[in-house]
Amino acid sequence: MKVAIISGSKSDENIIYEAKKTLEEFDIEYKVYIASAHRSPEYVKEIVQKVNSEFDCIIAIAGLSAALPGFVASYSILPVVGVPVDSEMFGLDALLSITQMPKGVPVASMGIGKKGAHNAALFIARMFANQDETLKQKLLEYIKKEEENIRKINEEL
Ligand SMILES: Nc1c(C(=O)O)ncn1[C@@H]1O[C@H](COP(=O)(O)O)[C@@H](O)[C@H]1O
Repeated sequence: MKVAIISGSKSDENIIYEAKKTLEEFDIEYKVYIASAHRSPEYVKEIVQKVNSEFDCIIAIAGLSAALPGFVASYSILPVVGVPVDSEMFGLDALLSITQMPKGVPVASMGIGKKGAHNAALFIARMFANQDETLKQKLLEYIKKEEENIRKINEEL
């Protein structure tokens, strides 16, 4: 299973890093592309057309007026998971741009920033876990560890 990460700018790099790091934790293959629906629409189209035949899903990261995830979804039938980048508007601008897609062009919208990027990778792991036993075991292990951490906190109180 392969994930394409497409981000609106190199300045989103700390959010891109979080998605990459989590995908790596789950041994999920990925490739990163930087391209903007606003600034380089033709280039985004070229990238998505290539991605469509080589990847299984897309993480689209964008801040401000985040057209990119929706624009990517309009050229693809792969599942697109959008991650809003935080801004002077706390990322609400991007969150609403990504969430409020018109009917017929779905984009799964995660929360804002690094946590959203982490969850985007986890969401993809969940989507494909039933088709990949190794991935499924890693996911179950991750969930078990989360619970163990919470129990440990209480034991130490
Ligand atoms: N939202 C978009 C799009 C797009 O949607 O096409 N292109 C760039 N951006 C976002 O603009 C912010 C500032 O970008 P710059 O730092 O390059 O000015 C970034 O968060 C990027 O994702």
